[in-house]
Amino acid sequence: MTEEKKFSGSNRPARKQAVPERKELPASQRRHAAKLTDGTTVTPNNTASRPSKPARSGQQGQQNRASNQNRTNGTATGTNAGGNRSNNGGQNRNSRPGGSRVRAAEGRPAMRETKNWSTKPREGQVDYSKQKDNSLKQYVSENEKRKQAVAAAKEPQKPKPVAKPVENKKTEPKVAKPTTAAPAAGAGKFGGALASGNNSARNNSRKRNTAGTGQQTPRRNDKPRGSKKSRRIAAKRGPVAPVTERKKQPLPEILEYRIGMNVQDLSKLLHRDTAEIIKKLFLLGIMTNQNQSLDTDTIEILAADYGIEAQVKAAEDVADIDRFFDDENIDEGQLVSRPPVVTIMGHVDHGKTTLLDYLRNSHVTEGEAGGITQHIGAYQTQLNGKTITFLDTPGHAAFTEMRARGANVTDLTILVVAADDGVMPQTIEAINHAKAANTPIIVAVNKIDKPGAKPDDVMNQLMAYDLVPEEYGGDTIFVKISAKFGQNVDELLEMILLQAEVLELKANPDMPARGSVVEARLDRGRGPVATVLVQQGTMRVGDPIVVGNTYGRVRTMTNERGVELEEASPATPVQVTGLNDVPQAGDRFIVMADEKTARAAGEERAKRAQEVIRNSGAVVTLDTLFSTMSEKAMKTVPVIVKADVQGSVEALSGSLKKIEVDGVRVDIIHTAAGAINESDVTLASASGAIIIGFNVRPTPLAKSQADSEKVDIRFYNVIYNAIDDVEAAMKGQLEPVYEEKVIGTVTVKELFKFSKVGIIAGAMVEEGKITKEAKVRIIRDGIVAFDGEIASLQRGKDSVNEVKMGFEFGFTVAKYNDVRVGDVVEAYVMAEVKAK
Ligand SMILES: Nc1nc2c(ncn2[C@@H]2O[C@H](COP(=O)(O)OP(=O)(O)OP(=O)(O)O)[C@@H](O)[C@H]2O)c(=O)[nH]1
Repeated sequence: MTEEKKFSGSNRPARKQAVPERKELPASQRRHAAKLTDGTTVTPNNTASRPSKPARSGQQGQQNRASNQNRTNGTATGTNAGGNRSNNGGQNRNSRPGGSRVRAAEGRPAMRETKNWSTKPREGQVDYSKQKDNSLKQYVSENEKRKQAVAAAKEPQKPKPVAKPVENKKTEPKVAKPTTAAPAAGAGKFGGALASGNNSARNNSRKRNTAGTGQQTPRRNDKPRGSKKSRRIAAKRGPVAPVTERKKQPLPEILEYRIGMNVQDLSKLLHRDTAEIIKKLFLLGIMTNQNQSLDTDTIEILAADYGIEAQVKAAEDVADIDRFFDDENIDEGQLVSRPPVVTIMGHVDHGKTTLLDYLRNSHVTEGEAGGITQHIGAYQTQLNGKTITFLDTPGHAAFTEMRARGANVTDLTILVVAADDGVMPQTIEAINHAKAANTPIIVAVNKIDKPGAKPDDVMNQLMAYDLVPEEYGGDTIFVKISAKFGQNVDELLEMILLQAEVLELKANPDMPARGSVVEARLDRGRGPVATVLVQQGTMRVGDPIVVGNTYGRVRTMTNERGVELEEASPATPVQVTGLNDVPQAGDRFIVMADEKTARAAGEERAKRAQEVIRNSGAVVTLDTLFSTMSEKAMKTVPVIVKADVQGSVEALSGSLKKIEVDGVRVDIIHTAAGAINESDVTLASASGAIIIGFNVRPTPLAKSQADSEKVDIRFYNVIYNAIDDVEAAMKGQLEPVYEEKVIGTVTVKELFKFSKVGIIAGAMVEEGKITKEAKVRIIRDGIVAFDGEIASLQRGKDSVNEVKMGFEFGFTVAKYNDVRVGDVVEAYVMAEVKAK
């Protein structure tokens, strides 16, 4: 009877099964061999490498059968020699009196006999019980061969063929199989780690006995180190390349650093290892790591130690694109003449659109005459080979709106006045807007073809507004035209070109383009579309640009006739696509070196624009007039006067003009009788003016515009009160009131507990700054958890008065000990403002 037993854990009989390698036969086999020499015949048909049931001779079978019968009969046969398969010298280990035998008789399976495996021949072993008496000799030689086979199998490159055992032919493949006889190092669940020498004896024996031979492979001390796998990898890798020594570069003459740099940053500037710098600082008594921001003193001490000079490098504000518009950025040697940019303004129905249409359709660029004109907000006309750029945004409101955003793109203003209607309120507004923008005016007296036209009256009226015709001794150009019929329009264009020559309009086409947005919209198919006017440089398709608070890459450029352009030179208006968002009219644009910088600048500008909206209040008001005057060194205070009647307008304007405080005077930029309208608010917003309304109120639209643009409108019904307030504001004598001003935002990163001082919050200034005098509002999950004062502010161990953006610091809050990690702390001060 055979039974397969499953073993696990401690009952695994692996060690018992493994027959240790010996120089001589085990005692039992020696005894068995001795017995065989006494004449026991062995049937040489031991065919299976590990027979499930060894074949027995007839005598043995009989003996076993007799033995079994004895057991079932419950007879204890103490001397049952030969009845036992093991033939262990006549002694039956299982033949104990009573006990097990009795239980077997009661129906329990006779396991003990078949479980007598300890001396059963194993797979690959020779069953000596079936061999002749020369088996001992054979055993020894066979064992020798087996060893050789195992040794040969261990040779990884060339497994040598193993000599076959003399008799046991069917056992030889198992013995000689290199894969089973010698398990490859590195194989198995633990990647060969168990065979590395640190594992237990049990694991070793199991590892080395997987061929089922019952024979352990010999331990060899000359075995190569490491697993087979690791040796193979090492062999593949080849010799390790020698480490190239770092070239030692000379120190810079001047260390140009930025505040807040760390050791790593400095190591790049100094061409020295971070370890060297850290060590140097350590020897100077400054403990730091490579990522810690260093203060100015530390950097300067370090530079001095290296024997070089240290200079703070001004941080470049990538978002500040306005600086590129400064004249100093333009190379004067590269300047060439450029076309003038003209805006047409005037009173309603005086003929602005008619003039623009006439110009657009009559004086177009050669070769484009057949094209379909599109409204893109600007276009160019030609006269005698010279180009004039017209901004197709009639109306002073649009003009001033652009100016309010910083785009002073207009070189010349054409003031259209209908000869049959004369000077009207919006004519005056237009004059004031043009004057505020400091652009020269050419007057086009229109509709001279009309029967009731009185162009000379118009000239006389305009003299009251400082527009004196040349024939009257002034310097203002007047052209009498008929826009409807094109009469004298060429003369008007000639005058424009003449005036442009006087103005010496020049630009550098050999630089990255910059300019302003004329108009912009969102097109369903093409995304954001903007008409931009190139003011300097040349813009090309593919250029990365920052436009207002957005950015992008110029995908296409078209002119007003839909012609695709590859490049646009100064004073050329083009419609561009490829922006990420819709900019606003008047926004400035600039071509950047790469898209990454453009993106960074655009995103930063958008962020700042949000902040400006949040903290808006930068517009001049009577409250902030005094501080604005001192900040900006203002020489004039711009004011717009609106009153119920013209007499009040003049009385109030006259009185305000007389106020003078420390060399600063009131500048009345616009006056009119009537309600305060949107145009007034737009002009005030663009010019930073205050509107004074005497017995008037704003229109609802003007009021909401004033609210959104934070334009200060003051209402009076007593002239003297208005004069007193303006004077007091200019002197800074308005009663002070206090308003909260957020100066910085901080995030709590860590808490440090100290027995003496309690909890110190470790934090980082995310925006602005925090000062010791500031008040703090602790915001947790959007809710104000505490509002109080700073008790201590420190950087490292030093107490400080102020910590700026990007720096870490510690702080405690007076009368509050529950600051938590993740809390947002708003630092604010109560700033003084003047009373209204
Ligand atoms: N007879 C004559 N009529 C003209 C002339 N110019 C314009 N008009 C007419 O005046 C009217 C108003 O002209 P627009 O060009 O619309 O005037 P506008 O200044 O653009 O008016 P708004 O867009 O409302 O501000 C139209 O009917 C024109 O045909 C001209 O030179 N002669």
